[in-house]
Amino acid sequence: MFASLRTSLRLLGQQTSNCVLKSSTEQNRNLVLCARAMSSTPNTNYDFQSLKVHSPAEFVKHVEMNRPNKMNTMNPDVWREVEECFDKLADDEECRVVILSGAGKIFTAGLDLTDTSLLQIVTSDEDCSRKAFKMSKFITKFQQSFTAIEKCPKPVIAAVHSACIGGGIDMISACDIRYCTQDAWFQIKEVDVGLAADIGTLQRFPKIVGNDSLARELTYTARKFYSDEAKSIGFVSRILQDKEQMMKAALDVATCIAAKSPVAVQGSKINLIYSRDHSVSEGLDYNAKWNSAMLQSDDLMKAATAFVNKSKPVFAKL
Ligand SMILES: CC/C=C\C=C\CC(=O)SCCNC(=O)CCNC(=O)[C@H](O)C(C)(C)COP(=O)(O)OP(=O)(O)OC[C@H]1O[C@@H](n2cnc3c(N)ncnc32)[C@H](O)[C@@H]1OP(=O)(O)O
Repeated sequence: MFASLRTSLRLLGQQTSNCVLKSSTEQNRNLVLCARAMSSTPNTNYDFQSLKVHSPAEFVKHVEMNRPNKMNTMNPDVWREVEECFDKLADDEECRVVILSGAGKIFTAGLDLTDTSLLQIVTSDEDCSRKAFKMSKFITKFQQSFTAIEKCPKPVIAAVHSACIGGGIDMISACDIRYCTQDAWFQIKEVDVGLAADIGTLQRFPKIVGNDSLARELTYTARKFYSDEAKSIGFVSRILQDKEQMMKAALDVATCIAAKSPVAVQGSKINLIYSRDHSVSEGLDYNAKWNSAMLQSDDLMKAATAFVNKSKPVFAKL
């Protein structure tokens, strides 16, 4: 099998020197360079009030919710910064994978119940339809925050310790991979504060756990569920003994992903999300169109050559 792969690569190499492939890959590279030059330089200043962004390894970014004295609760400033941060990460060629965690005692207590911005709209003197318009805009803005996590083509690994409540479930449901500590617990708490969850839990959580009955039970009762149950229903994929071990495990998997072809990894995320939201035949069609361009990437040749040569491929920034 390896011999035939070597032969194929040699043939491809010959074609390359005959300028058949070379011209198309060069054209693609030029198009990418041209598009980059035309777009504004990505803003990679990660200076936020409620988030800390670290760079623990090459191509790995770590976003840490950083309101430990407020239990990493979420207010309009947090939502705005999360959206801005993930939009920047999406454009940052130094980032291929993201770890998301919370500083302090717990991952997050969800909505900041002391924040009055919602209340101000509800209690204003305007008529109900005007209030509803404002409220709809307000909620949509919050939704965009976690949708930015999903839209970021770089895989996002949520690392959850202790409590993950309400908006925390919305947030990590938009992530790609979820790890937690043995002491972690989760709660779709919204019904207990008199609202139907509206920032993505009802849309994403049931699809992750693939158990409609349980998703409804957890939503209607606001019952806490603990790490073992979260793993048994597929909400998290690994349980680590403590936060230190979890962060190490998250960094290990992040480093592994960061060494792969960014074209392949990011294309996989985009196609997985598309396929989640479409029929199998629509997903296959989208995948074929996607790869008809992306299979022309240099990364394919580099990965195959490295496999044959038993070497480690190094991929260009994306
Ligand atoms: C448009 C709508 C968009 C989004 C909607 C999202 C919906 C949700 O997120 S619903 C969930 C809301 N969150 C909660 O209901 C959590 C409530 N808190 C708790 O259950 C507990 O406090 C705890 C997080 C489990 C921690 O318990 P414990 O360790 O025993 O500490 P406490 O003494 O209870 O709390 C310490 C301190 O933190 C304050 N606090 C806790 N949670 C919140 C919160 N969500 N918002 C604001 N403040 C919170 C608590 O009041 C204490 O403050 P002190 O000043 O020290 O009294």
